[in-house]
Amino acid sequence: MAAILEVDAVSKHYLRGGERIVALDQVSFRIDQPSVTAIAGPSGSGKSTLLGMLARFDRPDSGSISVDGERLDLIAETQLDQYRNRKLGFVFQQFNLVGTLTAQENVELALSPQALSPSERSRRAVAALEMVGMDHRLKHEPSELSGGQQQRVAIARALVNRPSLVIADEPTGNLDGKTAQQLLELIDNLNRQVGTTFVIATHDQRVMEMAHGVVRLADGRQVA
Ligand SMILES: Nc1ncnc2c1ncn2[C@@H]1O[C@H](COP(=O)(O)OP(=O)(O)OP(=O)(O)O)[C@@H](O)[C@H]1O
Repeated sequence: MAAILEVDAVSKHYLRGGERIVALDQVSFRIDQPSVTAIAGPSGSGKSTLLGMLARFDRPDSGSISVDGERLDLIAETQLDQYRNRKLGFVFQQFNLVGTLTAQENVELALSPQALSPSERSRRAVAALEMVGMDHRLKHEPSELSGGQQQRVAIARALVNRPSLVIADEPTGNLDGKTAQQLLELIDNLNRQVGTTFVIATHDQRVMEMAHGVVRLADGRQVA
């Protein structure tokens, strides 16, 4: 089976005030589709650096990353928005919804690069919100939703373009234990039923337990 994500000997360092910080050191792994993979490790271990590279917000110093067989370093700057829109969905710890838009409008925003009729746009957004059990709150703004509900809307937004890969950075970080558990059940269902592949950076033991694979980092290095 072809890997949806291949990370091969990726290294990255930062320079800060003359100090050389190794954020990632020869990290390699591959992920098949559909699966859930946790990127685990203490604060500062390199998780966000790795996710940033998957989104091509940043580039490795050495090594390579391929998504769906496509080498990220070979994607032209002018094609990056298209790459992110076509291949990736993003879920953040802080939800990152637009406060002045309704749940449905937030999801529709992710469809805006595509030339769709307003009715098709609406149909797809409502279908994505249905998948996460939020179709009863279409017209609510984020401030009118609970944290768990906001994260569900964020997941609908990440899924609406049917991406190859959903990248989540501490998605349970702002949720209480019970709500976090419900969110993980949702991720598990979406993985099984829709076939979505998730890569989740996390400190949360429950995420590591439900994941099919765990990539553990410490000081930028992979640990067993
Ligand atoms: N832009 C930057 N400039 C300099 N150093 C950086 C930069 N970004 C990250 N670092 C350093 O690289 C290392 C890895 O950071 P990273 O944010 O990837 O860790 P993390 O595992 O995501 O941490 P957390 O769980 O706290 O989010 C840390 O030592 C951090 O201080």
